[in-house]
Amino acid sequence: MSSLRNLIARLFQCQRKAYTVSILGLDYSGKTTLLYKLKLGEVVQTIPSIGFTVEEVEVSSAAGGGEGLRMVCWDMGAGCGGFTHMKKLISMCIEKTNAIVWMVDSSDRPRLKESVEILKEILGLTNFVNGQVPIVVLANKQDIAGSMSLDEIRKAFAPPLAGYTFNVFRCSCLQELPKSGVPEALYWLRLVLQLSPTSSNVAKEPSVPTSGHVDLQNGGLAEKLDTWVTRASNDVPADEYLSLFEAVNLPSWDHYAHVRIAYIILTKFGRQKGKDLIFNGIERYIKENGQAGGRTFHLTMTYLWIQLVHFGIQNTTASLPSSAPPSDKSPNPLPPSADDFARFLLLNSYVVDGNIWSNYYSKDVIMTPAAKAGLVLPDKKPLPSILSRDAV
Ligand SMILES: Nc1nc2c(ncn2[C@@H]2O[C@H](COP(=O)(O)OP(=O)(O)OP(=O)(O)O)[C@@H](O)[C@H]2O)c(=O)[nH]1
Ligand SMILES: [Mg+2]
Repeated sequence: MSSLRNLIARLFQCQRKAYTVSILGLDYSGKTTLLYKLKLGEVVQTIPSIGFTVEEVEVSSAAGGGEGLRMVCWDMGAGCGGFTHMKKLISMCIEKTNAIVWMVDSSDRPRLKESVEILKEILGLTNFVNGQVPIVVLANKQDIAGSMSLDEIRKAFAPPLAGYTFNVFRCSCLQELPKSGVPEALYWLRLVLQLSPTSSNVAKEPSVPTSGHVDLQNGGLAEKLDTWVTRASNDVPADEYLSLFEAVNLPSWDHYAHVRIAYIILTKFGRQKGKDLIFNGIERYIKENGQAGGRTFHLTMTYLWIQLVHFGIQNTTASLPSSAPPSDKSPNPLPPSADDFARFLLLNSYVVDGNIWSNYYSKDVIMTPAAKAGLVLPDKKPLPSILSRDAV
């Protein structure tokens, strides 16, 4: 096995300077389709892969002069024998990877548990220190009716990925690349890789668009996330921000401020006490502050954001079920601190979307005096929650 390990190390060393991204997942989840979508920009007819396919892909940022992402992608198929014989080999191959893309067939609910288990086992066989390797879970085949929601997939993966920087993205490899969800996922990955301590190992050469070119800036949310992460990294510390909020004196009163305040209060005081502090604090802020620009307090909207931010915090800290024996590889991580806001954003990038309420409520329900004055339940779908861990 050691000569194989050397061979793998040599192969990785021989690659041009680039991030190495391993595309993994159960058979039929769409790994090879993704790889060739990135490489050629089109859907290719695939057959079940046996062994590995390696392709170099350029993902560049067209707008805003941002830096691109050059990736050497390893598509690792488990072949006809399934993962039983491949797990050890795959875990060795990914020892030097910079990131993992884990493909999930969102239309295959019966195999979700298997997908979670296999990822957990593969990670357990690696030497990764928790959090060292970012993981993108691509909820693929979202075009198929009745596919699992992102919330369902996020909940399933949160426990085994506790301590890892991971995020779940919607994806449909059959769509045109800009609409496939892949650019948003890779945009997030690029941000995380650039922030990670290992990123200095990768030479940053100017990217050259190729046939596999992807516009990372596609979709305003990716740009927004970039702006928010930069703002959060340069912002005043949590305690100072909270004092400014209490003094009704924040530099600006916008969606970012609402989310950051909710995050700071929920991480500092927990949900039970925190939700009252947020309700009362925001209501007072709006009454006393000129920046509110005629806006009035909206109870249902505030509740929705408390729920979404709390869900994000829970996902970030999700630990092993109490029945599971503690493992050296996945020690229960500490909950995020009030000052971990930039990391929280990277893990829960959906919070930058100020219109996310429309996934849960129709306009006719949320834009009513009743929803403003009191709590009205969503009419489209329930709000996400990790019930077993919810305090309320
Ligand atoms: N509807 C739908 N089908 C998809 C999507 N992505 C891939 N497929 C189809 O799913 C099937 C399996 O895709 P592959 O890319 O071969 O899957 P794989 O993960 O490489 O499978 P193995 O090589 O067996 O491990 C193919 O028929 C693809 O066309 C998608 O987003 N939507
Ligand atoms: Mg394949």
